[in-house]
Amino acid sequence: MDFQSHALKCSDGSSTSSNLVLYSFWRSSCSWRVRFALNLKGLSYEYRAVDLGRREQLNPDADFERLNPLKYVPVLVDGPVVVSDSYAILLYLEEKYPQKALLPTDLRLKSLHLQVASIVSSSIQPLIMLELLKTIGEKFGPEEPLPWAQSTLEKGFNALEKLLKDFSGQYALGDEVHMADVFLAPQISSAIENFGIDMSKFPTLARIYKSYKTLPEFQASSPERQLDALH
Ligand SMILES: N[C@@H](CCC(=O)N[C@@H](CS)C(=O)NCC(=O)O)C(=O)O
Repeated sequence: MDFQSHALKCSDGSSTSSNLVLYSFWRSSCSWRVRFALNLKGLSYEYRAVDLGRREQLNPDADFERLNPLKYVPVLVDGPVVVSDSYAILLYLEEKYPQKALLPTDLRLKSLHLQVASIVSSSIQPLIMLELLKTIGEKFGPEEPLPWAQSTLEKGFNALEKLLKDFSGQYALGDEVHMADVFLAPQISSAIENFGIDMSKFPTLARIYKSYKTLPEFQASSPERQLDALH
C-alpha cells in the first residue's frame, strides 16, 4: 500500500523536480511547521498524505514504521536521508539548504529561537495531541480534555509572551520570519481554531499572528490548502 501522492509543488503552486518528499497530514500542526519552512526556503517537494483520521500511520500494510518507528508525521525524505520529527527536520533543512536562513547568527537571538521552538514542540504540542486528549476523555470524562488543553496552551503562551515581549517586531524575534515563527504560527492557529483560545490575552502573539496570515508562504502551507484536506 502506498500513501496518496501529490505532484511536486512550490508555494506558488507551480511544479518542479526535487528530491524532497514530505509525509504529512493536512491538519497536523507538526507537518505544517515543515510545510511553512519548505515554502520559506523556496524548496519544492512531493507531498505524500498520511491519513491520520484513518490511522494510516498504524496500518501494517502501509509500513509507515519503516520511515518513522514512532509512527508520527511529519517525515522528510531527501534522497537517501530520512528525517522524522519537525524539529530535527528543520535543523536538517537549515544546514542542507542554507538559503533564507531560519536561524540568525547572533547567538543570543539564535538561542531564543531554539527556546521558542522547544517550548512549542516539547511543552505545548505533545501535551495536547489528539491521542492524549482522547485518553484524558476516556479516563476522566468527556468534559476534561478541553480545559486541560486550554490551560496547557495558556501556560505556554504566557511564557512565550514574556519571552518575546522585548524582542518582537513584525515577527516573533524581529522583522524577519525565522525558526520561532515556523513553530508559533501553526500552534497559534490551532489554539484559535481547535481550542477557542482568546488571543486578546496574548497581545504579542496576536499581533505577530496577524503578520503570518499575510505571508504567501504561510497561506500556502495552511491545512485547508493541502490536497488531502477535506473540503
Ligand atoms: N515531536 C514530533 C511530534 C509529531 C506528532 O506528534 N505528530 C502527530 C501529528 S501533529 C502525529 O503524527 N500523530 C499521530 C498519532 O498520534 O498516532 C514532531 O515535532 O514532529
